[in-house]
Amino acid sequence: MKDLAKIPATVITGFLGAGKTTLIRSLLENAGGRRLALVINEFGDVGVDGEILKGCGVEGCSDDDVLELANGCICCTVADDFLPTIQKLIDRPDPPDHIIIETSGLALPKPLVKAFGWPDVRNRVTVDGVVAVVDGPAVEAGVFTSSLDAVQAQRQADPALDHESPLEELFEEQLSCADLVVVNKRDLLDEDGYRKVLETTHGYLRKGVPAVAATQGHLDPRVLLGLGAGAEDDLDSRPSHHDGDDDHDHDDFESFVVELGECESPQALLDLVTPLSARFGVLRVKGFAAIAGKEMRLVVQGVGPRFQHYFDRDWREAEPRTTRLVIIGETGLDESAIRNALAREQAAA
Ligand SMILES: Nc1nc2c(ncn2[C@@H]2O[C@H](COP(=O)(O)OP(=O)(O)OP(=O)(O)O)[C@@H](O)[C@H]2O)c(=O)[nH]1
Repeated sequence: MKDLAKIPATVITGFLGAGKTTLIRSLLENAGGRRLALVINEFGDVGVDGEILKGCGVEGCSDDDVLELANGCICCTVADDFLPTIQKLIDRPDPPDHIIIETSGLALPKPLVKAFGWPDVRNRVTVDGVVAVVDGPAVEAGVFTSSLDAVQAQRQADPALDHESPLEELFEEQLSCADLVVVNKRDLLDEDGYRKVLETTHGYLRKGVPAVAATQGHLDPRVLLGLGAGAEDDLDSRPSHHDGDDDHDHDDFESFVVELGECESPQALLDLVTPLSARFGVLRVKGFAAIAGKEMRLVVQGVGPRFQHYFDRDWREAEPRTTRLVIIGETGLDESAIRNALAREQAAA
């Protein structure tokens, strides 16, 4: 039951690059006067998501309403970072109407939901819902599941079987905690692909959890907010492979930052970074680039082999005009080979 005395909080989960920040941005644009506070946590040392949301320019959303939690996974720093941040928000003289929490793509949502049961917070905030954003084309391509059919069969046979990959485990953790699933990037799926994604996704959901499709995370806020789940009181129905562990780590993934100085053109930069997923298994690339002769900063976003870029704002005086990209992949990513390849090819261009 929804408790009207408490501030609702929505946890947005979903794997790296699924479209969480994009969805939140769309939500801000359609907030309809609701005062939203955002708590953002991302993996990797370049704070891209917070910058994008701070620069949203949406009326009623000031930079003070966007709180970034330092690098480190939100689900592992609950007591040190997350709870004090929530506490500060609710102690404000003008507390927000709704708190939106974007977890890093590698975070487990359940420990976070559990944190809302802590004494100082539980009387004042409730988890209105856990929204899992799914990268439709990545699911269709089998990124999280070795074979869609095989996984269904395997899960029916024994749901407790170990996962074939850390990606699948995260996918399962995030979906099985969800109150709503958003199958994002619908524009990149045909009917058949969308149906496949729904089938795969449903295999991981709790009973009755709905899935909706979105492009650029665009949904009516009434679909996303006001779910009234009270998830902190309903933990038992949300299975996790880490139930019982107080500790879990992110040894399965790693990230590093590359600096490339100024690049000749957006295309020259894309030529450098687009092959990284096929050559080195890079999962996610994001950051800001300086382009020769351009006053504006280029935002660069890569999910697997798919890249997008746009100029967002002028470089500020104090900012070094340089290109800084965070590179994320599974553990074992060959950092020095990637650095060498980038340096060699940039020099040759
Ligand atoms: N074609 C297409 N691209 C999308 C859509 N939604 C998001 N993207 C793109 O996907 C990339 C990743 O989007 P983000 O919103 O940054 O994803 P995220 O889940 O916040 O990423 P992390 O914080 O790194 O986990 C960006 O280049 C987006 O522009 C969509 O519906 N369709």
